[in-house]
Amino acid sequence: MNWTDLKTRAEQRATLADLFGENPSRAQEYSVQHGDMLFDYSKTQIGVEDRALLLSMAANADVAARREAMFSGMKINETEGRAVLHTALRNMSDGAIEVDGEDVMEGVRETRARMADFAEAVRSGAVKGQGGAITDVVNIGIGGSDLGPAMAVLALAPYHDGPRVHFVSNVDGADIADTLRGLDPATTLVIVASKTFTTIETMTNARTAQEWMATRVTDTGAQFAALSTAEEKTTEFGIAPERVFGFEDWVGGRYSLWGPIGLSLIIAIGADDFDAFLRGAYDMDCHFGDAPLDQNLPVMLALVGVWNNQGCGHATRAVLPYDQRLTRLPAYFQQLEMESNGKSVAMDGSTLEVNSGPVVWGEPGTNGQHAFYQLIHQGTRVVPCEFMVAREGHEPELAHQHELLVANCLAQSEALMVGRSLEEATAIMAKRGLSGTELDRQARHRVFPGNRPSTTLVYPKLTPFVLGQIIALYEHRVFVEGVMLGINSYDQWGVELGKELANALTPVLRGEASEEGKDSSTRLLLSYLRSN
Ligand SMILES: O=P(O)(O)OC[C@H]1O[C@](O)(CO)[C@@H](O)[C@@H]1O
Repeated sequence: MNWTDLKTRAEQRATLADLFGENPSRAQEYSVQHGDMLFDYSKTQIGVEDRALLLSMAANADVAARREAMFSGMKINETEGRAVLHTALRNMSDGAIEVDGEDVMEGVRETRARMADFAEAVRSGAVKGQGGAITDVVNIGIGGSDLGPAMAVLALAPYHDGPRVHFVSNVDGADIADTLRGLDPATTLVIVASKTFTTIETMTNARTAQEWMATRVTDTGAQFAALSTAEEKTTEFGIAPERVFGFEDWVGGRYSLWGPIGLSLIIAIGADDFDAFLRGAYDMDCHFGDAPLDQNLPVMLALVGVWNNQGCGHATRAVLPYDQRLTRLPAYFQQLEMESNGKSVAMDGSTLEVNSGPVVWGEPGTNGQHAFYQLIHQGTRVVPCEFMVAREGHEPELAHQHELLVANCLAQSEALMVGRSLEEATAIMAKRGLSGTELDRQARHRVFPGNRPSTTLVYPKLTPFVLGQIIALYEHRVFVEGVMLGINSYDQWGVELGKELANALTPVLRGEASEEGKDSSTRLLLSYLRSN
């Protein structure tokens, strides 16, 4: 991979002002449209030759062949010996997808239908709790078994016409205590969502929920459902097989929202809207599979990421949806991107030559503007920003607020690019009557360096279909970046050591094991935490 050339080009990158000055059609030439979605990356410092280099790097990394390998069920997750087939969960074609010579689509369609039937039965009141129709659903899960449905239920609030849906993830008892307080065990359905059905946080919370329910419900198993690949463990837990929705190991946790892990979402919005959500993702899959690389939204989003991170050396990127209902999207993308591409070792075991994926963070606009945008505009570090905004909101009576929202979004990317020079700042302060050294001092504080990169994704409206497109767009972006880095985006060994150490520390905290062998800092912290 031509990382040296990329870095050299990035070091010599032109300013945004020059790039726009040289090319009056830059905005058109550096944006990609797919359906009603527009991705504008013209406000990045990518020039003609930079883009050509990035595209050739993607071609040399065999993105097209790897993409085909993923879609067709080859075991591209080599460190775990698994296929990567979250795309099968939303595949709407009639074709077969084979893993180990067997078509997986039959099982996918069957589970999809069972989920829809169960969700509709809960929504209609046909599936009841001991106290009558289900009023509340509590999804207990963590990481990929929580972030996806939690993000999507919030994002699709205007489509929510089922029972209330709550999410418990943290092993901190505060989470489940605050969630269950005020709920009626006799009309609550608890969904235990865990791919492995061993995750300590989820299993601990599930047992707490079981005890809570047993205070009022005789047959607690009838008000529990499970989403897992480990169906035998769900039986041990006491959940009836008809309430267990299984999936296969070729669905990674952070890619699992499209199947059983989406049960709370389908209960919230109904089978038809969930279907539209899957169709949106499928639409993006088809675009990703078919469009030429330079017109391919996920590919170009990935190339912008590679340019900013591995090329220019910007260590973070901010995801800034101007859409309040996407409040949980940055957290969802944190897992998607950082758990997938936060690796130091390539697929073949060699050490990466370049930085792996960036630190991803963010918050919806305009809230972020009144919090951390100061650093984005005037800090010493450059933070590439990924803005997102809908052309239309769901509240026609509040269209004037949507206009304000859009104006703010566009203003931020404009300000980041254009900035404000010392001359301009000086003129502004002089008009306010300042002069001499005080004028100079005050003007300097009001300078905006500008030339800071951002992209903007414009979508028509946050419908289930569009949300599906957006999530799939980012999933494929992660895939392309991972392929270019030569890493396995589908394992997550980096989470294991902490889990092992926590398991060993729990008995120490309970006084059942010795702290011998622990470092002195951990021992000091243990002694403080144990003293009352
Ligand atoms: O669904 P499970 O098996 O409970 O795992 C939850 C999460 O834990 C992780 O394995 C990380 O610890 C994630 O990859 C996963 O989404």
